Amino acid sequence: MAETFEMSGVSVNFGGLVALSDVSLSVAAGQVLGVIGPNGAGKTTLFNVACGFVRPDTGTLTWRGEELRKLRPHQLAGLGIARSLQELGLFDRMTVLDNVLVGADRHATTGFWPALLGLPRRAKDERALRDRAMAALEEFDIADVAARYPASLPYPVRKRVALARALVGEPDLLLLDEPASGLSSAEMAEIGELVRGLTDRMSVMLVEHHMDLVMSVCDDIVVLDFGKVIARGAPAEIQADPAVQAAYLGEDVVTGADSR
Ligand SMILES: Nc1ncnc2c1ncn2[C@@H]1O[C@H](COP(=O)(O)OP(=O)(O)OP(=O)(O)O)[C@@H](O)[C@H]1O
Repeated sequence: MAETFEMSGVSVNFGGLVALSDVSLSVAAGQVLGVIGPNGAGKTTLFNVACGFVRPDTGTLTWRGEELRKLRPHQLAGLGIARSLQELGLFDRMTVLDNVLVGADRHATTGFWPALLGLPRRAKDERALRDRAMAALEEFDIADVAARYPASLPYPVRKRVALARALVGEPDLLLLDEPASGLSSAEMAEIGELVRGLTDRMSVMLVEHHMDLVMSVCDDIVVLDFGKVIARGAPAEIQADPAVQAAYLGEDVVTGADSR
């Protein structure tokens, strides 16, 4: 597993506003890279660039040594990249299991659209996919809600469903946008453990507000401020970095205890 995801010299302008300026970072195999920064620093824009939602004005994205030109969100799964968004994007009229099955389709011979339209797949495919989807639900301790509909479940459980859906396609890179938002400290710690447990199988890029989570889960952290990288390093280095402390001056640093 030697894959690396890299952004190099990425800049994004919205009209006259510079949202990202010459940002470079890389996620090594089996690593959790955190991206933090005060409000408006450019975290969401960076995540959107990594997902292909926003096309950078300059700079390149590279995955497994190949440049991703004109990346589009629907290409991610085929590349072995999964994403989990802050808005969970679960289908309310599908059961939890079916929601997760949608994510499993990277490995199906039939494909995403036929599955979504309810067209038949080969029985063997269907069984293997269901097994994998159930295994993902079990890994996240939510197998008991497989037959329920997302809208009937508490938010933290729906978050787990969204994560299970992202993971069931067995990605090599997982892009996570604010996985801790809306969670209590205890739930956040659990998500942190789940994310840590993924590193034997994949790399993770975590864009997150909550310092506690980032500090406890990430191997390496990139700090953005006004669209620029102002620091990068291990959690202890970042915590001790005067430039980071200055960037957060006057900000309410979000910790687990503050959430909810
Ligand atoms: N679609 C857009 N059009 C215009 N400006 C935008 C757009 N998206 C983001 N911005 C601006 O770009 C800058 C970076 O925003 P971004 O949402 O990426 O920061 P962030 O670090 O995610 O902030 P927060 O922590 O508050 O969510 C901000 O000044 C924001 O107002």
